[in-house]
Amino acid sequence: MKILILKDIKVQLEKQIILDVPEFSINEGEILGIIGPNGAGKSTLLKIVALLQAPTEGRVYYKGEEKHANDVSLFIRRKFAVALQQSLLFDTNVYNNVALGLKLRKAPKKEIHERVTYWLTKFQISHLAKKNAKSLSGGEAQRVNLARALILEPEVLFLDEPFSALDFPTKVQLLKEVKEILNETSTTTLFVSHDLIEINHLTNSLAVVIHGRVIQHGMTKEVINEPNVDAAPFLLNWKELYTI
Ligand SMILES: Nc1ncnc2c1ncn2[C@@H]1O[C@H](COP(=O)(O)OP(=O)(O)OP(=O)(O)O)[C@@H](O)[C@H]1O
Repeated sequence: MKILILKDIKVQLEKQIILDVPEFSINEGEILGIIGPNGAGKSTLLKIVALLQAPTEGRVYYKGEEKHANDVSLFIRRKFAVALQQSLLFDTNVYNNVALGLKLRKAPKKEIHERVTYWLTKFQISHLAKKNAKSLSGGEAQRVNLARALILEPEVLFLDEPFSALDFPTKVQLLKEVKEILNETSTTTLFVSHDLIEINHLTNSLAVVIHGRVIQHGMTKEVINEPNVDAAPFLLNWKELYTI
């Protein structure tokens, strides 16, 4: 089943069309990657699908019903979780940052404690529980950011370059763990990255965005191995590096 559908989306900023997507969808349980060069429109596409930004034109459907970013019920908001590259962690300790979403949902204290403990352990940040989130390294902050999103057990998870500040061994380990978690929980995921290694590891399907358009969308392996003429220059550059 298609959980999210975009129709005739256009995003215009100061007379420039930065996103032009006639048709786009995500299936339930799918882990969909979005790749493309800087400024291509990847984050904008994520924000439109996550109902965080209203398009200039077009419609977004969640489970068959049209939804508007400016008027989304708390019920729907709570089905989504977002982890962005520059995580806006709150000026309190790591434990409270991870617990916040559950507190807002008025979960029982005992449950909050159990779940926070579980996710801090999962992301190997238990030792940072009492540390102020503002004093974390980039990699530590990204772990907190991911824990904070996953603890909500969202129906749809939106990730915008959440691994970018991690050193390579940490990235590989975290990618493996996140993949395992997403597969275990069958969480529908939209994952923006310009790193083909991350995309190849985590996703089942892949959309290539260049100049605000989705120029190829298919199974990840197929898109990587058989890029169309528009996607090829971008993907082949990557593959060249890959094989060094
Ligand atoms: N608030 C804004 N004001 C002006 N221009 C914007 C704004 N947000 C995005 N843009 C422009 O829209 C285009 C798409 O931006 P977007 O952040 O979606 O690209 P991206 O593919 O995610 O880029 P990156 O890989 O660099 O993060 C860019 O040209 C960007 O400069």
